[in-house]
Amino acid sequence: MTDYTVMTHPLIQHKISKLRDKNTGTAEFRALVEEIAMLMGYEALKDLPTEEVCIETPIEECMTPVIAGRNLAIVPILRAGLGMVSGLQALVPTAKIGHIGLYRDEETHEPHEYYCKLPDPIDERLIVVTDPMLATGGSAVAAVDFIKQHGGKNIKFMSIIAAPQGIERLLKAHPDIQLYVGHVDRELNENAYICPGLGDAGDRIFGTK
Ligand SMILES: O=P(O)(O)OC[C@H]1O[C@H](OP(=O)(O)OP(=O)(O)O)[C@H](O)[C@@H]1O
Ligand SMILES: O=c1cc[nH]c(=O)[nH]1
Ligand SMILES: [Mg+2]
Repeated sequence: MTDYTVMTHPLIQHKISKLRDKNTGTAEFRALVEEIAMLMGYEALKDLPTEEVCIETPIEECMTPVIAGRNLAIVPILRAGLGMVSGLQALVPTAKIGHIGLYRDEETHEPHEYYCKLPDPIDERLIVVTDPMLATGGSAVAAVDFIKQHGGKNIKFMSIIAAPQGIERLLKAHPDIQLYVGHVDRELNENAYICPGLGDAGDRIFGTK
């Protein structure tokens, strides 16, 4: 399997443990997802391109690096991936945001697309796809397929909890992407939910169950 990065930082692991707790309510859950996305983003964006600009300090002029934020596209997989956007936007406020709407069929567990809008042009941008859960990997593969069909090339995928099957399926289909996960869990159950996981991320972020 191609390489991927597990975020072992204790701050991230601590927040993931709180996410798992079934007694964590919607407001806290949403705040934790945002904070984890920001912490993961700090690491995942460490190779963001910079450009030198001239700034006048109170002392003198100097050339100094700034991020070309408009070259970054954050692309959440709806719904749950939306919860990670604000954390990344706090890091790079000028990033463009795309959306890919997918839901998993409850019986087949296969993804169904219902919405897609990517920032144009997509081919020159660094693209960070967000989805807190990487389970069978079907949704992640479909999202990256779609982005590539539209010309996206430089793609990172950020997921808070991943199952081994999902990682394998995604990296087999798209060995060229960079994958960042907060934790690799044990397995999927018969309903393709991650164990121990955190339940349905979308429902917990938006309070729909
Ligand atoms: O790896 P997979 O097996 O494809 O499963 C992961 C997908 O399932 C969840 O979305 P869901 O279908 O529940 O939609 P939602 O975000 O609207 O709740 C999750 O947010 C991922 O997108
Ligand atoms: O465990 C899982 C699997 C897919 N989607 C979720 O929200 N949770
Ligand atoms: Mg869901």
